[in-house]
This record gives sequence, C-alpha cells and structure tokens, in this order.
Amino acid sequence: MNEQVSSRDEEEQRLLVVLEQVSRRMRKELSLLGDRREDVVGIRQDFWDDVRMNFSDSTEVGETWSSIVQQAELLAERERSHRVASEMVERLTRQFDSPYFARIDFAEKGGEDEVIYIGRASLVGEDGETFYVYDWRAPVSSLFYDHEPGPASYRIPDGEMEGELKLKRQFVIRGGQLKHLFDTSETVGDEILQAVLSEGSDTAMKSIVATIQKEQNWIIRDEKHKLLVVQGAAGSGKTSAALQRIAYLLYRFRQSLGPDQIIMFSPNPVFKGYISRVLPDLGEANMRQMTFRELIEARIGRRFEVEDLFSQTEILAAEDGTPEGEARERSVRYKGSEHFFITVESYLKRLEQDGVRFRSLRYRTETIVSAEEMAERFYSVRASEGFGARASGLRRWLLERLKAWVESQLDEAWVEEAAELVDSEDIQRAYVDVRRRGGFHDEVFDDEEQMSVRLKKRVAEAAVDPLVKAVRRYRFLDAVATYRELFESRTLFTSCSPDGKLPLGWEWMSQRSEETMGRKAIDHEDATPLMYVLEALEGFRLVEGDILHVFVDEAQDYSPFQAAYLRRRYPRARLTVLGDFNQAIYIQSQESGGFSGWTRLMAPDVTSVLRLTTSYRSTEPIVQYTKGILAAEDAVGIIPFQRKGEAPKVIACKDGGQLGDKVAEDINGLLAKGYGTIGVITKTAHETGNASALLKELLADEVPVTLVTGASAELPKGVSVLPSYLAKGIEFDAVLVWDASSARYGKEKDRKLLYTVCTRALHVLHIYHTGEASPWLPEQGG
Ligand SMILES: Nc1ncnc2c1ncn2[C@@H]1O[C@H](COP(=O)(O)OP(=O)(O)OP(=O)(O)O)[C@@H](O)[C@H]1O
Repeated sequence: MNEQVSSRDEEEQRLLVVLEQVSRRMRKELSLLGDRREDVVGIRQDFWDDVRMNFSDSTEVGETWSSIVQQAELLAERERSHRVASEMVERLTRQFDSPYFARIDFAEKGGEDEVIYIGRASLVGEDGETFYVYDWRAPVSSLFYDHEPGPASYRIPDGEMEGELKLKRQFVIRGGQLKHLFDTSETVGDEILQAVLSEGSDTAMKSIVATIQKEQNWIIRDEKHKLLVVQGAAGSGKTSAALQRIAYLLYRFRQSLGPDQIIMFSPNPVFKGYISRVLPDLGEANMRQMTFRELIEARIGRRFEVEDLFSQTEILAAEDGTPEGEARERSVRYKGSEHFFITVESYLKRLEQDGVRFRSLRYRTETIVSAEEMAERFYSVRASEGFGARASGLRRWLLERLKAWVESQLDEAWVEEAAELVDSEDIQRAYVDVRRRGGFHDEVFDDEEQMSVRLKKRVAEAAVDPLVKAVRRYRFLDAVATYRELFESRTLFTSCSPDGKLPLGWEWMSQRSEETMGRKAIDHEDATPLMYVLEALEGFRLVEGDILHVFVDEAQDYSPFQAAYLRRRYPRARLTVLGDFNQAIYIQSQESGGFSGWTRLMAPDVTSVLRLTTSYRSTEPIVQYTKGILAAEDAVGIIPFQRKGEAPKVIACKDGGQLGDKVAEDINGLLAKGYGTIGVITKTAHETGNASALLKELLADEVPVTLVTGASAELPKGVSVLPSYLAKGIEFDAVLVWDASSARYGKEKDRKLLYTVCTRALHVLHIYHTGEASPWLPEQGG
C-alpha cells in the first residue's frame, strides 16, 4: 500500500469522526431550537393572557405595566437565544458539508508533533478541550497560509511561536465526502487554486478561505497599521482580501468590534450586491456598505440637485474635445486636488475670524433675525471654542429668539384673525392644554381668556414651525454662499491658495458656480468640497466616531479631496484602502496617479503600502493580452497565474448592425458551451440602452438579457449589458467588448478604461469594433 492511499484511508476515518461530532452537536442544537421555538410561540400567544390588565387605579396601572415589561423581556430573551441557536444550526450545516480544508502538522521547538485541522469555523468536542477543527482565523492557522514545510513560526499574543512545519495537506470535502487530498510543498498548493479558478463565475463573489495566498494573508491579518494601502493588479484579489480581512477582524476583536462599526465604500450599487454574500457564507454578519454617492445624497441631496459621478463622466465624454468640455475637465481635476483641499482648509481658518455667511430668519416679509445679527452673535464667541461651539450656541439663541417672537406676535392682527379661523380640532387641543395646566376649575374665571391665548400661540407657533425645524438642522449657516465666495473673490482665493496662485480656468469655474449653484444645482466636483465646508461650519457634529474600520475599494477612483474628507468623517477609524492605479478611470482622480491622496493621509510610521502582483481572475492568455493595453511601465508588475485558456479575439465589423449580429451569434455559442455569466460591456450608458435593445431583438426570447443600470443592485445570471463604470470590480465568465473602435477608445485617457473593461473576463475575452480598432489594443489579438 503506498503512502498516499494509507493517508487517504486514515483521513477518511478521521473525517467520519469529525462528522459524527458535528451531527451530535447538531442533534443537540436542533432539540434546543425546537424547545425554544415552542417557548417563543407559546409566549407570543399567551403574552396578553399572562399580563394582568387592570387600569382601575394608579397602583394597578403600575403593576400592569411591570407585568407587560416582564413578559416582553422574557420574550426578547427567548427570541435572542432562539436566534443564536438557529445561527448555530446554520453553521453546523455548513460544517457538515465541509468541516475543514487543510491539515498541518507542527512541532513546537522541543515539543511534540501536533496535528491541526483548519476550517471555516472551529469545532470543539463536548469535553470543551478537544479541538477537532481550528478556525482559519486562529493564530496557529496562519502557519498554513504563510509557510511551506520546514522551519516556521506564528504570532502569539506575547511573541512568536517557533517550530517546524512537518506536513501541509489540503482537502476538498463536499457534502461530507472527501473528494480530493493533496500534500503540498508550495505555500498553498496550486492544484486546488487551479481548480477553484477554473470554475465558472457566479453572480455573487465567493469566499477564498481555502486558498488565501501569502501576500493576501498579510493584508488580512495586519493589525499594526492604521492605514493600509494596497495597490493590486486587476484580479489580484483585493476585494476578496478585504472581505476576508473583515471576517478576520470580527473574529480577532469579537469582544470590542461589531459589524456595524465597519463600513465599506463600494464603487456602485451593482458591486454592493455582488459582494454581499461573502461574509454570511463565512458565518459573519455583513458590515455596513455605502457608495460615496449615498453619503453625498444623505448630506446635501435633499436640498440640492447634485450631479452624480456617472452623469459627470458621461457629460465629459460627450463634450470631449470642445472648449467647454476642456474647461470642465480642468475644473474637475482641480476641485479634486490636494491643492484645492489645502486652499479650502486655509479658507476655513480665515473663516474663524470673519466671513461665514448666514441666512436670515424671515416670516413673510418680516425679518425675525437678520444675517448680520447672526454673524455678530457667532463671532462674539471666541475662535478657540471652534465652529462647533459657536454654531450650537447660535442655534440655541435662535431658537429662543423664535420663541420670543411667537410671544411678541400674540396681539398682532394677523394672529388674532387666524385664531378666529382655526378648526375644531385645534380648539380641542387648546382645551386639553389649558386643562392640563390646571384650568377650568371653579375658582378660575379666565378660562376663555386662556383658551384664546393658547389658540393664538398655536397659530404663531405653526407659522414659525418650518423655521424652528430649519434652525435645528443648522440651516441658518449658508454653506453654499460661504463656499461660493471662494470663486467670487480673486484676492480671497489667492490669499488662501498654498502657492498664492489662481488655478488655470478659475474664471470659468467662477462663472460656472454662478450658473449652477444659482439654481440650486451642484456639479459633482463641487459636492465634496461643499460638504466639507458645510460640516466644518457645523463643527463636524455628524462625524461618525463609532466607526472603527473603514474600507475603501476601488480607491483609485477617489479624488485626494474625497480621501481627506473621509479621513475627517471617520476620525477614529483605521483605514484599509484598496485599488489599482491602472484602473483609474475617472477624471477626478487621474491627477493624483490614483493613490497619493491616500498614502499621505496618516504618518508614515502607521502607514503600510502593499502590492499584489499576481492576477488570479483571468486566464494567462487574457492577462498577457490585457497587459499589452497598458503603457509598458504600468504593466511591469502584473504577473499572470498560470491557467490555460483561449487567446482573446479582436473582431472587426463593417458597421453597428453587423456588430450586433456577431455579438448575438457569439452569445448563443457561449451559452451553448455552458458559460453562465456573459458581460456585454459598452463605454457609456447611452450605448448600453441601444446595445441591449438590439440584442433583445436578435436573440431568442428565452435568452436572458439584462440591462444593468446605476440603480440595479443585482447582477443576474445570463447576459448582462452594462456600461464600463458599472463593471468596476465585478467579473464575468465571458466579456464581449461592445465597439472598441478608435472612435470610442482613441484617446490616452481611454486606455485605462479599456483595460478595466477587458480585465473583467475570467475565461473568454472577445473584443468587437467597427471602423478602426482602438490604438490601445495590442497587435497579437486576432
Ligand atoms: N487566493 C485566492 N484564491 C482563490 N481565488 C482567488 C484568490 N484571490 C483572488 N481570487 C479570485 O480572483 C478573482 C478576482 O478577485 P478580486 O475581485 O478580489 O480582485 P480585485 O483585485 O479586487 O480585482 P479588480 O481590481 O480587477 O476588481 C475573484 O474571482 C477571486 O475569487
């Protein structure tokens, strides 16, 4: 019997032992769950029976109340333990399917060999001491990811545990059956990684626990740095590593960190849906997810019409080459820059002395409090108190002024007249009010008088109610006017700018802000600076101090200004920032080469910049081909993972009609071959509409064609037609590029966009074009 066969037998035996343990636990949990479920249902049904309802006097009411509270608490407790038990059952079900994926034999220095099995979750025997399986996040498990057999060590709370790694074995277990077993000398065996990567893609991302690579493991387990910046090639596993890192942090700091204290910034709603299954599959709850757009909407979207990044991109593409387009592009680049951030910062410093603009409180034509009075009050508080104390002081004072104004109006004719006209419901309320205050007793004879005062007061209060609400929300600060001032006064701008200069095109920007903000429209490039000014004036009262980890994916697409804003908004958070400068497709961040805005956010000693170079997503021919799209110096650090596949194809078409026909034919062929997800990627949303309409016409009804828009949150199986910027971060079995002609992708700035589009492919890449092909497509394609 050779060694491999005997170890297979042994492992099968051992698997049975583990599965027996899992099923024992399962039986126990299920019976507990059954009991608890009955409990919960029982309590719900008897809830009101067991509550002693008695409202005859105040003591009885008190007792009734406490018996309600008691029942509710009991119910909550049972429901909580019911939830915990059902989560446990879910976990055990997953464990029954595949309890572990690796084994390591490790001997501590001078110690015995220890056999350790590693899985998605740990499994401890009923004695509480036998570790059948270790969680992949346990300290000892890092041996599996970091080392080959030989001398090895792993981190423990008070140092390093050194020893020798004697065996490293990988398993594929599915449905409780041992499918494959490999002993490996590589860090993590290529066989399994090959197998995983050759699978068809799904509509949602999968976890990579069993095949995490060494460099990825560093990202996942880093605890030392406050700012982790990862530059990684397309498909190198940045997003995967980020999600595994979240799972790791939730495990490592489970006493002090919850999923609601972690926030992930995603590039678009489609991506949000795409990654939402990974953490639940790992048995953890999802972190909060947001797009930067949602942040803007929440902060200023209710009051203004704020342009989004996608519309801005489409407009810039449409106006490309025109003088208007060039001026706009310059403004977009500038307003995202660090130069502008510093300018705004020093403007804010000046505003501490003077210059904040306010909005008067007016009722009809009467000014209740003028902007000048507010300014005087605001600046009467010492600057050292900060904007926050000044603004909240002013807010309090304004609320009092509004109250006083209500009192002062009671004898005014407009109030008296309006009070005569109030409806019966108001009279009723006034009556209740007066009664509550002790009115309508025999000895009191001014009830009528009181009623009338009450009614008048209600009238005056209702009149200023919108003002009170606005003051509560700090609307008296005119952030827009304050911000616009920077583009109204040349001398003001130059005095704040770090080099004392106006940016090129300042006049154009000045005119533009008059046109847009004058009609309550905010260009996307103004949204973050405006938000920043607004929040600064309010003293950053809405900063989210409870967030402890912020993850930013596709970080190359954020402007330095946005990076600085996020840092400010989450002051206590550690940042994990992941991106690829080769995929910087938005004008707003191209100036900074994609990253400098991030790497300078924190001090160098708490910052770590890491690189991921191996590209796992695409086959080797696709990686080699897409490297050729980039400038030679940008393509240097991209290494394909060796996985075979067909060479990408470039297909010339006579015109749009022929292009549609050929793509449709291609789709039929690919579906027949079993490819589950096919992405037809256009440059802009405008083309997407046409392409999907055409394909729906050409393809049989049963072929599922979905038009993916900015609002979609789900990526379906079958054929998705989507614009380039919504394809960010996601992947398809086959990518069909819709019209990569030189007319569409001819400029230098289209190069990275084309690269981003083509790198979405796992197995098949077909590039269609009409007329001349994009100059960025490498020769060897056809
Ligand atoms: N260690 C790994 N084991 C298995 N699969 C992996 C591993 N690392 C990455 N992959 C796979 O490679 C693909 C790309 O990963 P991911 O989306 O995380 O890369 P990315 O760097 O964020 O890509 P991009 O920047 O192009 O959006 C995914 O299908 C992922 O599952």
